[in-house]
Amino acid sequence: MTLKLITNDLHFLLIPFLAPGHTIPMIDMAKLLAQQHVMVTIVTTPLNAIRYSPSLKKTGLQVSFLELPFPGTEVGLPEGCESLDTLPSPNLALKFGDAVDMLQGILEQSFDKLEPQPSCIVSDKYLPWTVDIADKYSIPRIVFDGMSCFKQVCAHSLYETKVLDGLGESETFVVPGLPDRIELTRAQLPAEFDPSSRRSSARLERVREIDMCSYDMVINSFEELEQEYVNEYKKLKKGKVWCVGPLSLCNDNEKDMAQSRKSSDSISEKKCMDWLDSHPHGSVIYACLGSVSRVTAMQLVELGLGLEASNHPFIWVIRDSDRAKEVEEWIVKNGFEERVKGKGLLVRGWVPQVLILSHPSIGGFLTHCGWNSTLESVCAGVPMITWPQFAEQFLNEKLVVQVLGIGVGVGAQSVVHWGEEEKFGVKVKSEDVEEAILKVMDSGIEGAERRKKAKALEKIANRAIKEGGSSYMNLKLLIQDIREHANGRN
Ligand SMILES: O=c1ccn([C@@H]2O[C@H](COP(=O)(O)OP(=O)(O)O[C@H]3O[C@H](CO)[C@@H](O)[C@H](O)[C@H]3O)[C@@H](O)[C@H]2O)c(=O)[nH]1
Repeated sequence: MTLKLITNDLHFLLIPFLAPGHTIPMIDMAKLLAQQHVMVTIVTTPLNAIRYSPSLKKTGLQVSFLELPFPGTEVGLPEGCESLDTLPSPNLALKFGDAVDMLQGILEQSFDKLEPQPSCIVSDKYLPWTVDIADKYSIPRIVFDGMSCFKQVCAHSLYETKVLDGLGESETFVVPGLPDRIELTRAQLPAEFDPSSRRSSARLERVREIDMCSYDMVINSFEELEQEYVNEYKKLKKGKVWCVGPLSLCNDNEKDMAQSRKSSDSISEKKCMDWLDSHPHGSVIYACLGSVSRVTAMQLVELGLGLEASNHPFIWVIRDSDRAKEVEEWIVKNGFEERVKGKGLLVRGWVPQVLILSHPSIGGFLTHCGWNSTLESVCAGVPMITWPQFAEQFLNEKLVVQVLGIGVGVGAQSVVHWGEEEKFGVKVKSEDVEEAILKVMDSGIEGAERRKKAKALEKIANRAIKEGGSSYMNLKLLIQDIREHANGRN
């Protein structure tokens, strides 16, 4: 079959930010678009193409990578750092951002060679320079925002009402104009949500301005999860908001689930699965704080001790970072791994998270509330123990614990800022972790109610992405919209 026949000449150029939490959902979106007979090219770098290509290889879908050389060493990054999670230190994040911005010129040089010319760009919102490319080629730029509509509406309110002006760091305030009473402190919000913050940068300002006037907005969420916030956000954006998630559900068999999140340092799936098979249904806590950890070694120790004290079996994923060495020393010195043998499985590196969450032995997910992890837990019907760290994660915690009623917080109080983590010391104690786990795993009425809600949402999420579901229809409408645009009808 020729490309022309199967694609009707629609060609989507997807440009993810170079971090797993941003690239993984875009790869999943590429698969869904290709299933709708759209040709898709994903712009990335050579090492990222190697990392994510196993997830696409066996699908037989029309998705390819446009590999751009990454100018990391030109800005002083070590060789081989092409993804945010591979930086040896978070202090290199700004340099990493500079290198990512330099991709603009490199992409412009390759753009004319793309065949057929892209019908639109789907760009991660943290790549504001893709606007210039879209303008140059007169094609729509769709923003891919990997976060929820709840977050969008909260952020809009914080900006428009200026409620944070003059507030102290730990003073509690209510986010104005929301359907729910959401209480936060300024300390729980990163600069992105705080227009009067000293940390707010010109770059973030530009991202925000561009978002509000972008052509369309694609959201990795489903309408039924946060209907009131979806409606509100559509009003703010004048209707061009497409909830097409949960994108992770495009991987509908075990192999796909594992492949879609594979990395070169993946530990054996079999090891995790065998271990889970040996535990009763709903008994295990899975603890993983995302792909770009900023947790201090001291806090990781409290996490480990809390897991142990809960007396529930657990899988604890320890990310490879500059903290990992200190944590390893503590583990060895205290004989922790030996002590929890049989009860706790410690894994270093990258695990097949979606596959683990879908295992029936998992009873709770201790998460940092990254939006992908949050949605993946919803899709698996697993209640959460929430320990937000940075970005919009405190907002996600509010949605999970308060609005959806499917989680219990460990009581984290403030955002951890890049490069300042060590100042904070221990804020969440092992007793806090233990208490939250016990509440989630509780066999009483409250625990049962949380589990029931989580299971109900799992069903709705799975329906949304299937043929005829809300997200399935939204993806079709988005494609239709771009088709009409390409035909000069809007
Ligand atoms: O061992 C691991 C660790 C992570 N993952 C996957 O990696 C992704 C992690 O994404 P997320 O949970 O969103 O966390 P972050 O990587 O921290 O995500 C960043 O990007 C998200 C989307 O914009 C934001 O919601 C977060 O706040 C921000 O930190 C998920 O798909 C996980 O399944 C694995 O498969 N194996």
